[in-house]
Amino acid sequence: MLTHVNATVQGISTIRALSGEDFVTKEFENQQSIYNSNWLFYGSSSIALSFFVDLTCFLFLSFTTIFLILYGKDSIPNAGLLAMVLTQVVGLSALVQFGIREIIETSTQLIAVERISRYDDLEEEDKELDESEDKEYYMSPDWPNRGEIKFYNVSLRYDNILPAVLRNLNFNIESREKIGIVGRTGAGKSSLIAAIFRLYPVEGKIEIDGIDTRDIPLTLLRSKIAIIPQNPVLFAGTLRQNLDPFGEYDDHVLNEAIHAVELKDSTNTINDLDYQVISGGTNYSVGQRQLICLARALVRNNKILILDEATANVDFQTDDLIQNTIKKQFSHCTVLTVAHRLNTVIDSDRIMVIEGGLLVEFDHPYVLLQNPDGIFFKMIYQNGNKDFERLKIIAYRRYMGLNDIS
Ligand SMILES: Nc1ncnc2c1ncn2[C@@H]1O[C@H](COP(=O)(O)OP(=O)(O)OP(=O)(O)O)[C@@H](O)[C@H]1O
Repeated sequence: MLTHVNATVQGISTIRALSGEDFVTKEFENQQSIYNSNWLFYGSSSIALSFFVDLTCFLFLSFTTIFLILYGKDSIPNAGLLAMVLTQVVGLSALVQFGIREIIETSTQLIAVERISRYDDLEEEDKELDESEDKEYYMSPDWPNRGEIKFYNVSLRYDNILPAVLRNLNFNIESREKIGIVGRTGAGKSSLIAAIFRLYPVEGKIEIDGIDTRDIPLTLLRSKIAIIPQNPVLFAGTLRQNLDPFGEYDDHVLNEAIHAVELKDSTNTINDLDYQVISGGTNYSVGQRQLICLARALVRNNKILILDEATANVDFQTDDLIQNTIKKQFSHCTVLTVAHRLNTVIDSDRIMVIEGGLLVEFDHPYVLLQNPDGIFFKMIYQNGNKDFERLKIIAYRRYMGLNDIS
């Protein structure tokens, strides 16, 4: 119920815009009913427990009193001592109740400890996936400085009982190439990204700048590749902490990165390094959060940048801004862009079409558009003839090495 109230407050403008007040109120009543029934049950149980304890204590007190009246004369020598015994027994009721309540409270709180210990028992990812242990790896400290990616017979399955979602992928991505990755929903585009980051065990070999990613510790591998996801998450703290969580860079480096990605608004406050970011980054728009991720990648000087449907949630203007920033600031990097909007990737150096976990097409977009039976051709053509002609011209100009047209 509390989550519902929170979500309602955050989304109040959407609810009003869609006249969803009745629906939300009804949902609130349902949640409140569940919430209250739990509290009622909790209250009733407490009262029942108190009654039961009181009853037990009353029976014990009655029994003790009767016993002392009948047999206490011989064992207890004076009336003062007798009175003290009775007073202690009367006080016992409150003490027993307090004791039982404390036991219940402790066992409730222990649930939190149990949760922590459950996390503690989880198998560490490093042990399961980090095959680099005990392996020697020889690489320069600035690895990867070229950003070449090679896949050799790469397959990926999420579970041993499930079929592979990537099947025998073989391809080379050259240094500084801009690759667009397209395919239908569920084709395996995000799985390909997961394979590069080694989020799951991968069969086959993935090399980055000639080094097998299995030979590199996971944390090192992941720190060398920048990714901009669809919904970037920022942490509560200052903008500085979000750009440089480990305090490794000078302010001028951070400011340069912010300037390069053109993070600004009309008030010019959101690009201040001391600007306070709310948990999740909700005081930035999605596009601005993505620009912050780009700035982070610039600060770290990553040679490989991956955009996983990064611009799917932003308007065309922000999409353009992000694409232009990437073109300007990441021209020396290898950029892989997973996109549903085909005009986002039409001016890539090559387009990779994934279908059912297989690499079915991989060439310059203009070349792919020459094949009317090709999947890429059909994907673009189904958006309409006008769009097709426009995208074909952009692909052609890129193919001929001419400047971009807007
Ligand atoms: N964590 C997971 N566990 C099991 N199967 C998964 C998991 N993630 C994805 N899959 C399966 O892998 C296949 C490929 O999914 P993937 O997310 O790579 O597709 P995609 O091309 O990125 O799709 P979309 O365009 O919708 O994001 C799908 O059939 C999906 O059901």
